[in-house]
Amino acid sequence: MTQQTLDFSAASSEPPEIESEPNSSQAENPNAITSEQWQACVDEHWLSELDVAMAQWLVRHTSNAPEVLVWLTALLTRQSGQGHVRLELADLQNNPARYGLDAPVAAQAKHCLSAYSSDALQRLLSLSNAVARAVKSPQPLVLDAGALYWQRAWREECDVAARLNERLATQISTDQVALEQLIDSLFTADASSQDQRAACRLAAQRALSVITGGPGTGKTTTVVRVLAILQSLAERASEPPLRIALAAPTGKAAARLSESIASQVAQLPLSESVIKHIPTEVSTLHRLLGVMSQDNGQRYRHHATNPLALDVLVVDEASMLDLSLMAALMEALPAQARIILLGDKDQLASVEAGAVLADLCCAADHANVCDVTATNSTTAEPSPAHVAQLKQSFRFDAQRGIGKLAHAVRTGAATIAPNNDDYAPEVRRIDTLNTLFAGYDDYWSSVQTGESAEIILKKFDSFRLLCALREGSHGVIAVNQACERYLRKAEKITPFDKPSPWYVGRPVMITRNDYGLRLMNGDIGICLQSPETGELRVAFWDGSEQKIRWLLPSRLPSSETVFAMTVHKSQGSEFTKVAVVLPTTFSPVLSRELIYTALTRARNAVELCIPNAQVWRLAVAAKAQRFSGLQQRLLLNL
Ligand SMILES: Nc1ncnc2c1ncn2[C@@H]1O[C@H](COP(=O)(O)OP(=O)(O)OP(=O)(O)O)[C@@H](O)[C@H]1O
Repeated sequence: MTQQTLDFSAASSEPPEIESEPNSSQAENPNAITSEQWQACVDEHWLSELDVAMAQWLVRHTSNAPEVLVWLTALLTRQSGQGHVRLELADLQNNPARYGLDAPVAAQAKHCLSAYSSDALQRLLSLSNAVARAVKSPQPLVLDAGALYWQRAWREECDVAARLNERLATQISTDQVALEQLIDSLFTADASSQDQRAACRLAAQRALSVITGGPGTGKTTTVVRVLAILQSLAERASEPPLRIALAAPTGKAAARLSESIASQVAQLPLSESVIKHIPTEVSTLHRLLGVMSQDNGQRYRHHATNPLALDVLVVDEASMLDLSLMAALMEALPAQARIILLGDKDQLASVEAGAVLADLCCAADHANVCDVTATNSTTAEPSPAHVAQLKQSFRFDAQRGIGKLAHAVRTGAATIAPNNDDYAPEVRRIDTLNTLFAGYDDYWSSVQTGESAEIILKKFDSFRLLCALREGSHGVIAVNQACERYLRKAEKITPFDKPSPWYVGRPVMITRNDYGLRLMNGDIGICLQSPETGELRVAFWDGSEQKIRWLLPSRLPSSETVFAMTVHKSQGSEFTKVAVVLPTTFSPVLSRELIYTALTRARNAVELCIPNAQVWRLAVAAKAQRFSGLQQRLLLNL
């Protein structure tokens, strides 16, 4: 077999073209799926071109691949594209609709699959020379615990689980008296900080800990104190200062943490010598790992044989950690280094496959090991071994407005579309898109009065339109176009150069990493007249240099207008006000996690555009599910 050269992750590569020529396997196999059938699956939006191409690739590289394996390969690729790590065969057979198998174009696949019992399917797969049985091998697919994986995803899952399990089993011996003294000196004595104190105890004594909580529950407050305690304990023991790194999955999240950590460190009642060893610079995980190239098999400078020189790693916004990135991170982290994950387990998972934070939290919930108690606590419940949950938000009042609605959505209780009385005045319902666009009025007045790029970028962050979907009348593409039409009509947009899409005030989001230009997917810039030449340039805030960078529009890697962005892309960002736009019909992309994430991007106000109340109801009722075996692999050790 020659498939070792291919990237089996299936999620990241450009789709190869669908083949139209029959190949030898198809010629031998009377059940072969024709290129017309494949094309119909793509045309009817059941499968993507990548799903089909991977199935065809398997046929080409496997002698006598049975038809059912070919369909399973397409479905596994489809699952990877939707963020799942594996295809669970029993679920596929019990819930065919979840996999789109009820669509007329999927009839042949459904018929083919229904010919097998779950056991028969597993027996057949284990006989195929393309499928390994839970072992590392060059075969492209792996069958493990009744689920089919791409080999690479399976290896990553096993490696991550093994490395996490090693740390879960590691308690770090700590001077308890000194620990309690330090906690007392860094936290107030009142009840509001009890669960933060418990989280501190946990993180100080564990090689792996998770501090989870909604917005404003004090995750940063707590972790700053954890780092202060760890450095103080090292100083008291006359040990060298710990080498600590702070990182986040996106540049935006890294910039936010940098800002809040710097202000918190400055307030700590600690000696200069301890304070100077608490870092305030936060890097992106990709920068920390040192991305070496842009090809799909992303290679990092740091790995098992060139590990990061660290004693402690803090990762913020850990809900955005996908399995592949976590695998790279755990491989590059020295075995004795601690890892502290901060995040909100109720938020959407990463765009790529896997949900590491949710799996870690669910494993802890199931294990229900209670070895951390918050003494004199009125708010904290016993936390499972490696997870500390912060419940009280210091930003939102849980009884009203955004806090009340976010809680209702998170628990699935917001079953009716909110009306003005329930959550007003922070949350308002708006019926027409045009009313929402007024949210950019303040931004446009700064653009029109020619304020500095720095102020304009800040004003742009005070409001954002968040759409659930990209496509459709209420998706990102259409809403951006509608917003531009509205602004043209109001004569706010004045084209600089008629045939060009660039105009003064056009906000753009970078959609592909460009390491040469130091621009990352998700970075936002604004097209303005350069103060020096008067020509159009795109202004980006450079966090490391603390100044504006001006780039020629033609030099940018691919980018798109960003008055509206998807909720997925907004993860890790925060705005003074957001407008959440739902589609007119339900889509499986919608879930309570998506709505919760959208609502909690807002600091002060939310506007909801819900053209169809049924869509809101279905979305809040739907709980996002990611198929992965990580939770079970962790549970084995808890
Ligand atoms: N125990 C406390 N008592 C009073 N105020 C607190 C307490 N803990 C945190 N705060 C305040 O609440 C605000 C939010 O805290 P912090 O930034 O640590 O939360 P977070 O969970 O990291 O928020 P984010 O949603 O930005 O991730 C800050 O202003 C902080 O000073």
